[in-house]
Amino acid sequence: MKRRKQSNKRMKGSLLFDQITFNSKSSRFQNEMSNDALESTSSVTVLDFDAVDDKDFILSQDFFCTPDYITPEIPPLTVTNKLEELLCPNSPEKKKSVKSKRQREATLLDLEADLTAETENQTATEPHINKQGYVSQSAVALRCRVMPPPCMKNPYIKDASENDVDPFGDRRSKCAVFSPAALGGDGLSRYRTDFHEIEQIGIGNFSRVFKVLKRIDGCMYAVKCSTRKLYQDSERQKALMEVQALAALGYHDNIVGYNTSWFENEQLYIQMELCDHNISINLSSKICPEGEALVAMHQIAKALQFIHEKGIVHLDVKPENIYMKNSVYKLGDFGCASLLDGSLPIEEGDARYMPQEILNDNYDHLDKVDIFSLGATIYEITRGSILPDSGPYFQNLKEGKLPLLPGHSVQFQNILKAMLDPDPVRRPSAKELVGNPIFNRPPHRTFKIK
Ligand SMILES: Nc1ncnc2c1ncn2[C@@H]1O[C@H](COP(=O)(O)OP(=O)(O)OP(=O)(O)O)[C@@H](O)[C@H]1O
Ligand SMILES: [Mg+2]
Repeated sequence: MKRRKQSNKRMKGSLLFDQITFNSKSSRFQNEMSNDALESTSSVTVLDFDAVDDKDFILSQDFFCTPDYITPEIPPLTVTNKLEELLCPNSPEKKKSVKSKRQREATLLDLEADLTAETENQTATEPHINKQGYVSQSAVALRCRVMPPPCMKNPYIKDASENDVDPFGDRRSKCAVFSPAALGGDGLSRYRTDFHEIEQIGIGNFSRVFKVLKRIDGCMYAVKCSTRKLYQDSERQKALMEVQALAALGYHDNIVGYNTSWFENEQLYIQMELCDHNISINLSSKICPEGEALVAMHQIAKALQFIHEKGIVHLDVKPENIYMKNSVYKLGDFGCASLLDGSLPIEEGDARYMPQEILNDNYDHLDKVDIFSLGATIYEITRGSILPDSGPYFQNLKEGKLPLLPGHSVQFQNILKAMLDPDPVRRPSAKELVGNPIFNRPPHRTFKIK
């Protein structure tokens, strides 16, 4: 068993090394990946993978180990750029040029020895600080391992009794997850350490979204980062609702996939599945034909059925929050998500796509709010012009007075009219929508938005 684990570790180490160093049939991203990997071999916490193929080694995450968990009472970390400088002051002296495999193994053993010594000599919560204020990285790693943050209660999971158990409850006061210093700032950036940023791919009112390459698995993801710094507990709690909703929902083909999230530098980062683009209309985009609009409507209705069955509502369905990936529509941006039973605070989304009842603070049929918003979204992309955010046309839409869509089937216009009915009770549920016979028509997908 132990042997197998070791060989797994070895395989992972050498696999990554092979990928990042020798793969010269390079695409742009592979090149970037290699460059990055080379950069990171000289950066503070990376262990040399080449050096570890025969021995047990300290996992790199012990050193990367979520610097955002570091508690405040230590002075700022001495961030160094060379592996040699990572060694504790008492470590055996090390030669400057670490080239041979044997020497590198020795270095790793030194690190292990330091860690062990510190484990024995220090209290679990007091990293070693010498006279110059130097805190050894291994001490920080040790601290990270013994001081995990408390477990968060997910308000979207109603009946999970284990959710109430906090295995770290008695240590909560010492490692409060919301303490500002626990949110990064000093120390290393998890974002920079784990990801290579390719480009910004989106911007919303609260966040910027980047296409990134994850260093350890070589895959592309989207990382959403809050634009504002979240200094208050309440702000962080609110921002967290988005990831809690995504995590509680789990996987669905038509919902953007959620990977992980963390606080860093008072900002929330969310790692997600990377999609191609959203479906908002812009000057260059053509009008979406009925066949494609029906595909979008059907797929997002399935996403809504899925979330409504879990007692969750989205409350911000609109073209900017529907993404496409390989011709599949995915609902994203759960920043306004709430509970169907109204037991969580309601923050309504973009007023252009909201029905009148929610603008009047009537929260009795929150699932039907999503249906109205989906109807307004499909109406907008089919009509090819952005819905107004005020004025008579805005008011007409809220009252269900829709200008006809020339050239579209009566069946399609009727379904839109039903979704945009001012009376929420008369709107179809997501389940009824999904089962509508209009979706049995043969698919007609000759068009791609953007
Ligand atoms: N997973 C993703 N893949 C590709 N693009 C994405 C992804 N997530 C977000 N985007 C892009 O980034 C934009 C902004 O993201 P998002 O809507 O989540 O931010 P926001 O600040 O919460 O927005 P809002 O202003 O709607 O509150 C989206 O409209 C979309 O174009
Ligand atoms: Mg958005």
